[in-house]
Amino acid sequence: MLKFKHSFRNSCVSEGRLIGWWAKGGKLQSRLTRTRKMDDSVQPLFTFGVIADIQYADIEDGFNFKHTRKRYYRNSLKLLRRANEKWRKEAVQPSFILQLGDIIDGFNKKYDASEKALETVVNELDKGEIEVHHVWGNHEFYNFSRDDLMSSALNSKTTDGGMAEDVVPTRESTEESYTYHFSPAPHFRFVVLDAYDLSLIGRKEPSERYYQSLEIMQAHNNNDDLNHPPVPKGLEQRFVKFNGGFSQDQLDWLEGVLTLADEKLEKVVIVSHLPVHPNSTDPICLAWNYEKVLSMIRAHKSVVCFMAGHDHDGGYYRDASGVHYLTLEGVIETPPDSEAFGTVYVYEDRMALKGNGRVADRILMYP
Ligand SMILES: Nc1ncnc2c1ncn2[C@@H]1O[C@H](COP(=O)(O)OP(=O)(O)O)[C@@H](O)[C@H]1O
Repeated sequence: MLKFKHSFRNSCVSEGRLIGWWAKGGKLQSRLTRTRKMDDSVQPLFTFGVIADIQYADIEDGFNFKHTRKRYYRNSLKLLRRANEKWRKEAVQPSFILQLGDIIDGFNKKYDASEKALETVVNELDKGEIEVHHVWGNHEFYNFSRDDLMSSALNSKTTDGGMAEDVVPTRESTEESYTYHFSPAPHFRFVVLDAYDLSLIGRKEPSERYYQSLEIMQAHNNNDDLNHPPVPKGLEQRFVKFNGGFSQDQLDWLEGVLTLADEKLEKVVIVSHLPVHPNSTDPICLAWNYEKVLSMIRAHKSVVCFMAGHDHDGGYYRDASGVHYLTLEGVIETPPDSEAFGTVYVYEDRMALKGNGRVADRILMYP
């Protein structure tokens, strides 16, 4: 992705604290999250692993589109293996792993190797014998159709998410989206979103959502190559074919889930391949209608964190209400002598992300 750095990226400063941060020359940053010492003396309620943008392919190393970042296609499998080994050796076994999308690279399609590559990474993950929750990214759609994905190992959808007794709005649409929620422990809920529900890669003609996506793109991007951003800078860059958005049906469903979570006094972590906060990512990686999700998060006190992938440089932002927006560094652009994964230790009052390699340690206090 482009390397235009937003001034807030990787900052732990909330909107209200910005001036103070500048005044203190950034010292607040280390005080608040990054280097705050992990307290190992208290047992976490549960833990989970996070990893993003593995983009495995059995091909030689290459580069991103702009030739600014190297991509280690084969080595990404080794980094996944090392992450898995580390998770397996944890004193507290992670309850699950969040795989934030783009598990194999689009190049596999070109070499007719999509199935084989998927089998390779899934077998690697299976060795850990830890439940994996998969998010779908653009590279999933370069390799597979939505129907294929639904019947693949990348469909980790669970049926009722522990809310079976409640009335969560059902979606009438014939165009199914890949969304679900689950509760790994009392008072905690994870929501998996489908950021390519509206998109030109996740939807195909003649579906209604494909035409809706085309309309959105035509309103914002006049380039012949729709992967080419409409503007060189700023938020409008996000209107590219390799991004997507959330359908109204999906947003209505999310509203229902968050309303119930609020009532049950749960803490909710939302995950999606595409980031939704402009200060947590290069704006070219944002979901098309990110504002809709942001305003919904602001309206529901249950949400504590939003996790995404897609921007391989990663990013972090804590908004004025204390919600954490974390974009995880991508494995594919991580040199062989480094790492890019994390383990999150969940406590009553916070989540502690223990990062490895390019992923920083962070204490994520609940709002
Ligand atoms: N500025 C650009 N202009 C045209 N095509 C681009 C541009 N940036 C990316 N692409 C294309 O869009 C697709 C996704 O971009 P890429 O950077 O590879 O995304 P990812 O980080 O998800 O791998 C690729 O096919 C890439 O060649």
